[in-house]
Amino acid sequence: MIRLEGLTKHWPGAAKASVADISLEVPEGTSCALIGPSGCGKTTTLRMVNRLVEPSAGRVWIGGEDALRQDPIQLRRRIGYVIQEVGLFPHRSVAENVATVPVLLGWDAARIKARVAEVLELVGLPGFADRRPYQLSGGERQRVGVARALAGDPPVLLMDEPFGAVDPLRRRQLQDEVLKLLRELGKTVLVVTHDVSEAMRLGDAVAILREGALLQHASPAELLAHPATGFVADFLGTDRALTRLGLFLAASMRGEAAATGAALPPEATLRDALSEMLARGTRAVPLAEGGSVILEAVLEKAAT
Ligand SMILES: Nc1ncnc2c1ncn2[C@@H]1O[C@H](COP(=O)(O)OP(=O)(O)OP(=O)(O)O)[C@@H](O)[C@H]1O
Repeated sequence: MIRLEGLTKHWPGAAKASVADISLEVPEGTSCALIGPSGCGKTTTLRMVNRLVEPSAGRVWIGGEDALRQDPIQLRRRIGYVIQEVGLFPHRSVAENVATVPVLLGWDAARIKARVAEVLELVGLPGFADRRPYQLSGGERQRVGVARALAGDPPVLLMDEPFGAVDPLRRRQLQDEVLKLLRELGKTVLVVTHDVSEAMRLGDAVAILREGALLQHASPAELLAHPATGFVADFLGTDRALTRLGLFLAASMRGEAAATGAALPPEATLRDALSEMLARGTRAVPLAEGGSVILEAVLEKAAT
């Protein structure tokens, strides 16, 4: 669990606070995405959680402990941190990079070796231990960043634009894989992104910031259906109804109407179903596991 209470950062000399009185809770084993326009205070908020930035006021609780009363170095060893540029040590192997926190925690060599192999396997990079960062693609580097953050088995992960450097084609797959992994491991995650659809995919809850203030904190479906202010509605985009359809599996509206053509895969969303109907010029598409989805069902879900 991560809880922020009245968290505030007023940089010296600045006319106003960059983060102003933010309170929110990320329950154990869930994720929250922070979004908002450039400069609204997302990264500053995130970095106050692991105390790379010292708050001017307010409290941070991690699993019931007051983070501001702990030694910052010790604190950071128990919080995984993934950033866009990854920040891998260029002269060290993948294994040495991943082992950073376990080494700091004083684990013995055999335990470190086993743990490195385990987390590289988890992120889909078995056999990469001896490579150097320059021998990896952007997506692979990002996976190593996630492996490194997970190596010490921290209960909490902070991620700042974790997929920013990955090309759009590979991005969704990587998001889905990492999210699935973090859910399975029961991690509590606070993730910063400026991409609305990424926030909706990664966050069990989404918090929208503007000029340091928290405007709305709600589930993706609630936020897209009921934006609290005109600013939030604009920020989410005029296609927010479409974005919202992307949150529901096509199979959730399964019916028995006749439909022909290629079947949608099990992971297809209602947005994908609508897209296929438009592309095929049909009012129904078949589902891989039987049955079909019709246009009326998609519209019905959009109206809820
Ligand atoms: N070290 C610093 N010293 C002074 N001001 C800072 C410092 N770091 C950030 N700021 C200011 O705090 C405000 C919030 O910055 P922050 O990086 O948290 O925004 P952000 O929402 O993450 O932006 P972006 O999406 O562009 O990364 C900005 O006005 C920024 O100029």
